[in-house]
Amino acid sequence: MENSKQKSVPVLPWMRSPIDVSLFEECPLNLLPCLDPRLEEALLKMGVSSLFPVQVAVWQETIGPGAFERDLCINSPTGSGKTLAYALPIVQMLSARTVKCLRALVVLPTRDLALQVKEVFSAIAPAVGLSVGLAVGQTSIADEISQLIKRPKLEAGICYDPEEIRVEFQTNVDILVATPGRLMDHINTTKGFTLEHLSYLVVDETDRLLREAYQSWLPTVLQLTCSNEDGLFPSARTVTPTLGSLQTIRRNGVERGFKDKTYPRVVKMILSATLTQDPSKLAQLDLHHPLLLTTGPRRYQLPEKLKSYKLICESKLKPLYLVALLQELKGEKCIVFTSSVESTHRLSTLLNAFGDLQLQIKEYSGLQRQSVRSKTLNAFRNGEVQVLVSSDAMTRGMDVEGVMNVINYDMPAYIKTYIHRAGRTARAGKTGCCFTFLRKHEVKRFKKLLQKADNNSCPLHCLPSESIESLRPFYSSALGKLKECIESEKSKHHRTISKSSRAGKVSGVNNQKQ
Ligand SMILES: Nc1ncnc2c1ncn2[C@@H]1O[C@H](COP(=O)(O)OP(=O)(O)OP(=O)(O)O)[C@@H](O)[C@H]1O
Repeated sequence: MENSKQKSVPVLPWMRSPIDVSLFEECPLNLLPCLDPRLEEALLKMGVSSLFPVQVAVWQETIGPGAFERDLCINSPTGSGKTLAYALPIVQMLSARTVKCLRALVVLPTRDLALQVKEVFSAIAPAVGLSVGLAVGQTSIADEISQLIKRPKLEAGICYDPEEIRVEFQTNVDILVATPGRLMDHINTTKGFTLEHLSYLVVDETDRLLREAYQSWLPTVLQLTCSNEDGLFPSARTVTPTLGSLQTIRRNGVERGFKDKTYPRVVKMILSATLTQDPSKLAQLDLHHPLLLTTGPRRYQLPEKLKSYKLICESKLKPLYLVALLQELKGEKCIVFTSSVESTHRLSTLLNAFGDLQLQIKEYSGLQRQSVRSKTLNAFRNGEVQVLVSSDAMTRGMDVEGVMNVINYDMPAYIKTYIHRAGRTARAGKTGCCFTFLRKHEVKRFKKLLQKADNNSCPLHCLPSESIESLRPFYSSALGKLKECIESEKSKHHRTISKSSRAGKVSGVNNQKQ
């Protein structure tokens, strides 16, 4: 039944006639029409010599005649190169700009993802004189402001009459990559930060971003980029320019197809490997004449070279099987996904208590501080850590080179979760494996889940019983160590809580005395 539901036709008419990205071929850079030679050079430096199919399809819709006439909705598998698919045309289009101001905004759900996307823009934008900013709360807001906003230099020694000079704050970046929270901080409090001149809005990992309101960031952005004319007569406008004499006047369209739409409009690009088809969610984006680009006839698609396997074992034996599997994988980069931050912590503690596995195993979850997470991620990227035990914080978008295997220690409840987890491997046309641990009663449900992504092949992966048996003695001692460790963490936690509540009482008493 779920399968037939899957094949059902999307409610929105424009979603029923998409451009099929699978019909496009990779295109060498020298054959790509209109590509700025400076960008070609920058791409070659990045190791990109041809564009992937989704990038060619988007290029075709965005460069040349009819460029960006429609908003683009891109549903393309994990690792297929969606970031460059939007970054390249935006940078090429902005390369002709003469005045620096914020023209492209890219919103992502997490700081790590935003950093990753900023890297892609930073690799190509400077080649055509564009600068890229980041607003994610990685540094203090003051530092971020100094990077994003340029204050005019006043000459030393000259006495300026404060009544006379109008301090013009200017945006110092052409492209901004942001998380919604920090974006809202700048919108609400940063002097000179304006979306007035915005031409491109990218909402990456759209379905994830639409799930959470984050201080109404989306309505706010749309509001700030809609018509700013007071009425039918533009001369009646009283908008104060924030960029010297440069003004962007947005009017309400009156022509057919543009009625009540702002012109010049902000072009929107929304992307995901699991793009929502829910009309009410998509309506929030106020898309203009949207065009869907999708890969193949299926709504969900796994990477072409991904191999899926299942391992069946009882719950209590899972750690043993996992260790045996990790040993079999001989230090290849792996991400082990669990269903919660608590089990991520427990599992990584248990694995580290297993004696010398000749593997560096680290935890990566939303329970940790950002600085700890970033350090772990760097160590994983550069190969110092081979196994990352992760909660779903890692599932979306993260691109770590050389991840050969993904292990679902807990079966994902939804196909979207499977897609995003499995998609950390087999990226950019490379091979990769996804192993899923199942209990017997989960096998049928898992099969149905995979069918939603048109995957009917998930063979059983068997581990030699000798390797399981040889690990048993280490397992019981590791369980003992885990118990000790969890208890010591609990008592440490209690001590911290009672210390801070005592401190609270003392300061309360002091306050009363005062
Ligand atoms: N044209 C290209 N040639 C070579 N490598 C590329 C090209 N385009 C992208 N890549 C590489 O492919 C990998 C995946 O790209 P990207 O992260 O953009 O995928 P994605 O489709 O956004 O995946 P996800 O849905 O998981 O976010 C990256 O390592 C990127 O550097």
